[in-house]
Amino acid sequence: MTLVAGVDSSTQSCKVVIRDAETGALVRSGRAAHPDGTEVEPERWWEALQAAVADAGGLADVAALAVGGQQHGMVTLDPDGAVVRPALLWNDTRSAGAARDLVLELGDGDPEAGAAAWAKAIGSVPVASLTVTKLRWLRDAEPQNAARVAAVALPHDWLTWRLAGHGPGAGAATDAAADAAALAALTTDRSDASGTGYWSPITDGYRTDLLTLALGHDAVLPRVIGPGERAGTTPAGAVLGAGAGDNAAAALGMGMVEGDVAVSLGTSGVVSAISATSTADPSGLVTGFADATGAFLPLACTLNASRVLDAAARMLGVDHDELSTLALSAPAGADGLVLVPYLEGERTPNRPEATGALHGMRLANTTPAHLARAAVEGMLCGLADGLEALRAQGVPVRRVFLIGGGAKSEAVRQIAPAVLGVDVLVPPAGEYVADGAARQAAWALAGTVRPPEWASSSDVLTFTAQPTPHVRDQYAAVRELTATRPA
Ligand SMILES: Nc1ncnc2c1ncn2[C@@H]1O[C@H](COP(=O)(O)OP(=O)(O)O)[C@@H](O)[C@H]1O
Ligand SMILES: O=C(CO)[C@@H](O)[C@H](O)COP(=O)(O)O
Repeated sequence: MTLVAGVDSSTQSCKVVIRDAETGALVRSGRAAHPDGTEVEPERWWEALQAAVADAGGLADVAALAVGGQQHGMVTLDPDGAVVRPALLWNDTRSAGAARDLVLELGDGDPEAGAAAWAKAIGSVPVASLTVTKLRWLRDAEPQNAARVAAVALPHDWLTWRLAGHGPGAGAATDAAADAAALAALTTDRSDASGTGYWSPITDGYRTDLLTLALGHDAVLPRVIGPGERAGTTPAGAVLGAGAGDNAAAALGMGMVEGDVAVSLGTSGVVSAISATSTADPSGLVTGFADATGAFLPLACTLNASRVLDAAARMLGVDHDELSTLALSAPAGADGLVLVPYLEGERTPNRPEATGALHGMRLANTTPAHLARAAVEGMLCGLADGLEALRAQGVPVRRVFLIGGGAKSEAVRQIAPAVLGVDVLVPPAGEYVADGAARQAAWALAGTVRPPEWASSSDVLTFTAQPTPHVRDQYAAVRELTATRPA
């Protein structure tokens, strides 16, 4: 049996699956935690990857692997290939002002013209999550660090490069030419490149002018390779697949086709869909990313998903199962109690400086059950807005899948179809991002035009409910009413 491995280096943890290259059958798996925080030393990801691989029984018998990863994280490398400063993650909002500046600059001072120009240039309007804004923040806040930046990579690019034997401890780079060759070996793929803000899925090319606009100077960018191409090999000789952004990898792992929509409840809440055509939404609600097969992955992403449930459980002093039972014991709409879930600020809608809020409190609805219900509904309302924004871009919505850590909650499963207004399909709990990366590794190994066909589970549960538009209406009435984060 030929084995392949897939890695999901996500916000909260690193997960590894090892599968049969031919059938896709799961052979073994492992995981390790990432540190908390929105600024992380990339070396911690590398350590977690080693630990997760060890937990999965090692890679000695694995013929190929690929890495799926959290998108947008800014990994800056100096001319020697050393990390310049800790990476800023997708959910770090300190670059919100930089995002506003970049939009204004492309619009000659007019925010609407700027948003339209960015959407036309790269398919997305920059918000604090996109790498390009983090580079502008670096230029303004840490000019000495910005000046040292010789290359910019994303988490999955950097891990793939490390797996190929580059970076600290590689030992080979003894002169400037060798260092330059090492940086030139960086690779990425369309899906992750499309989240940088300086690569266009519409023209399939880098916009180095936008990189320079943000950072103040040019830098080496990872070579964008095709989804089934090889990025290289590990020192042990295993083939490295291109890797992908986590949402594109999940789509590949689930075998999504046009008309399929994934609602992912990880740290981020993501509504994403496979599309044959690129999108360019000047409102910024939908980012026009690429997928991991050569098509497109329009996506709406919130900063607040499963951790809203974590926070509600913590406030109530219960575990996730009890939170779910409580939520299901309260009526739809929680008798008017509305939780606006902007605990980390928000990205969609673009409210980086907002905080969360509880509205409509009355004696009758201030019970643990009502609070639990309001938390689940508030989180889902943000995603329902995302689904609507996707539809407004002409993206077909035929089947909606619910995945990610938060999808394990029975309350979420039952309430999602009511709030989203569509039936929701829940595939078996699994690591779909890592699965997609594993399928990509098998693809690179096979060298075929299309990825290998792996059987998908028939064990998919369907959740149906009467739509509850009043829940979204009461949410829409108050979602702007939030306090600003303390500076
Ligand atoms: N039964 C459950 N109900 C609700 N949330 C859960 C449950 N199990 C795990 N989670 C949450 O899922 C999240 C992790 O999901 P995951 O998709 O791995 O996130 P990420 O990809 O962002 O690291 C955590 O916040 C965790 O608390
Ligand atoms: O920023 C995005 C998508 O644009 C996020 O989806 C990140 O890619 C992080 O994913 P999780 O760790 O929450 O799964």
